[in-house]
Amino acid sequence: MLDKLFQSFPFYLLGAAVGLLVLHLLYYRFNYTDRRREPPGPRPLPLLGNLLQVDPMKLDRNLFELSKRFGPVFTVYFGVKKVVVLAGYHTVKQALINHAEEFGNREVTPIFDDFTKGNGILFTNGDTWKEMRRFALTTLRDFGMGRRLSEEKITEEIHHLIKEFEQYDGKAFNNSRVVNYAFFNIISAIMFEKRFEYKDPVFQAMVARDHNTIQLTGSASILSLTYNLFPWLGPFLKNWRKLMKNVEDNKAEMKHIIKELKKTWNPNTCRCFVDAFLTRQQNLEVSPSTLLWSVVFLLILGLLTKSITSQNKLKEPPGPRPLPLLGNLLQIDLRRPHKSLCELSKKYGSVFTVYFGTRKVVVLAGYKAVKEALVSFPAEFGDRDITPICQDVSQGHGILFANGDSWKEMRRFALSTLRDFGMGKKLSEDKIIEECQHMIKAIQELEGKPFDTAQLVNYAICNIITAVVYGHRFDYSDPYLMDLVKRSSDMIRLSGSASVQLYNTFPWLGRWIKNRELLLKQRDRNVKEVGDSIRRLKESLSPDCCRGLVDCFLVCQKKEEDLCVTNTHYTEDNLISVVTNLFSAGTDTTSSTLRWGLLLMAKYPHIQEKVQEEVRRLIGSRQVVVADRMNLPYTDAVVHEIMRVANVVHLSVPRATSQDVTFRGYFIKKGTTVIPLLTSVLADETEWETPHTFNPGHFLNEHGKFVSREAFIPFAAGRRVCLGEGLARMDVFIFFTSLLQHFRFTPPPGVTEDELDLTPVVGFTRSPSPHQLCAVHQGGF
Ligand code: HEM
Repeated sequence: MLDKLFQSFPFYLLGAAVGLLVLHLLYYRFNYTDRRREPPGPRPLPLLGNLLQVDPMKLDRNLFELSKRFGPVFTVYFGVKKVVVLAGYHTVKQALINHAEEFGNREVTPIFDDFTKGNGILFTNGDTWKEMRRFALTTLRDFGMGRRLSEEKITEEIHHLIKEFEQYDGKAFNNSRVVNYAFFNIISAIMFEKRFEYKDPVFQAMVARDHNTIQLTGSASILSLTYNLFPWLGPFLKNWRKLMKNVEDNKAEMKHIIKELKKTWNPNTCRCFVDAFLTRQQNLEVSPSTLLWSVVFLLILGLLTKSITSQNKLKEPPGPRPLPLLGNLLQIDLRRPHKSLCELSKKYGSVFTVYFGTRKVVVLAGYKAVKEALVSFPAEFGDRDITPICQDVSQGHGILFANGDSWKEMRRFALSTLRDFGMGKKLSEDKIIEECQHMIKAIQELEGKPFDTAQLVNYAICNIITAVVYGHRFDYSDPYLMDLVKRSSDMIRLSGSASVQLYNTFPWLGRWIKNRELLLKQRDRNVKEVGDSIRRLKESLSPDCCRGLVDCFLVCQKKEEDLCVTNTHYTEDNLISVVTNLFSAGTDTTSSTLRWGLLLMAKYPHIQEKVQEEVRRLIGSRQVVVADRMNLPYTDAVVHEIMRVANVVHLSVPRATSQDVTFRGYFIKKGTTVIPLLTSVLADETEWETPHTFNPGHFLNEHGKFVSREAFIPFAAGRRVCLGEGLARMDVFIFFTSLLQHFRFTPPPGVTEDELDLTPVVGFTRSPSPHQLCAVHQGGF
């Protein structure tokens, strides 16, 4: 009975296992005593080695931790396999460079030996490796790396990739598959002079197999543990079987491609890597399997590089190559930046990067990209970019150049107060009408003589804001108004000047930039003047009867004081900044738009006549009101077209990303300056029939009815959209229509319509060049 037991198979197996274990422990005992002369390391367990301390799935992190304990050269055991780890720059460099020969061989684990069978470059040693590496290097230099040829191939592939991305129309998608295709294609172009269509099922299967091979090779069961430690287990491991099948299937596909290339191969004209190899083979008789393995591994390497680089460095928007320090300043005309940026967008697409000196700026161009960013990513693109000059002037207070909670509170306050005192209310309509009448009277007094439109229009528009903010208007001859208008337009002009842009790029130039000094002087004057006005209003404040925005602010301030609110945003600094913001953001923009309107009417008298005919027919001589807009389709279309062509805030007011964001496949880091290029939207060739012509037809249908257009966004969009949009639209409509009801605008004597110059003065805003017009009285119809 016992004999039988002893002779049975399980008994032998048990005996063999015990024997192996004893041998193993003995091995470790000897080995461990030996280890004193070897690099230190954690104590290994029998059979398992240090696998309990080193998780194969977190290898790099665990080894890094161990290096802190055992120093830059240490030993670990992956099961029974002893591995020496080199850590830190100096040690790695010393080993790889000073001992290049000693550390120069590749470790060929069983799994990689299965793949390559001693062929190729990546997992070979000795003469084969040396020869193949030399060959691949020289051939890649000819067909690939560092040459224009490869740059062209990469650029071509990028175009295909962009097209693929565009199909998703901004919707979320997993980009890994198509990005894999692109990388595979770039290597394929170098290897076979062939790119595959992304939809080709054979290609898709090949890339999927390669990708899967990389994943399986890294899987714990294959790479670190079972198979590499106990290779005889291979056929029993599912991952190993799958891996071998992947490799064999892809090998078959490559063989097929190489066979096809061979048919048209001509040793005198090398088209690609494979051709070069075949030529070399003819001369030297290199084995075909070496070729196959070189190709297979270069393709795998391509994908591997992609997966590493895409993890660490997401793709940023393309753009012209920047120069050190200067960035792309040589490609951007600082006096016409919107034009240069539009030109660049033709080459680099709808999302691109430019460097203003060392300052990186992402530009969004075209209606679709701008709208998508501002509306679909409101939070991500919702911060204001605070340039050095804006910081100098606003110091984070107010609305225009502020962010965070203070901005939120001030914007909310201003919006609700403007609603009460300004936009869309009868109250503001009455104020605009009253101001319009003052202006008409002032123009009448000129008796048709030429005059510069700037001054009068500025005074009238500024008075609308003083009425909203302070609760009263000023006479056009009042020095307070004159000074206020001058300061506001000076500040806009100076902040958009080329030298201040230069200061924004190189803030250390500060003291030497004269325009910056002038701007800061104006800021100080503003703080004093606005501060004095606020004090005067405070003295006569009656909380039950607010005269304007300042009164409302003072009431809120008092309420917060009474409630002992700490960290209140209702501070004097914020009040002064809000008031200054409304003057500077509201005066120059609206009056430039109106001045463009009058200039365009003088230049295109047939359009002016059509407006006047419509007003005469439908309104007669009574006062125009906002509600008339619905009944004056042609006039409304002309007003919209004026705003489109005027394009007064041509670069919008630059934004900044509030967090890291991936937009249209590009990674944009938190805090990056973003320019939503409004010029490119208002003249988007894919949106407007005649983008560069003054054509009211853009806003009319075939029946002459007004149609709104989606790409009409002169006030931008999203959560920072112009706060005064409603007020500005009312201003422009009532002033424009009322002025045309009373006057015909013509060029001054001696100047023809053709000679009227439409070249803009470009700063922060885009206004007409100084000019004169005559206003010939029509008698109010
Ligand atoms: C035709 C006239 C106007 C045009 C074309 C215009 C255009 C713009 C644009 C493009 C922006 C940037 C929006 C963004 O970042 O998305 C802006 C912001 C602003 N606008 Fe206007 N604007 C005009 C009139 C006004 C008026 C009349 C006021 C005030 C009464 C005003 C007050 C502001 C303010 C306070 C901001 C900053 C909003 C913020 O940062 O939250 N604007 N404007």
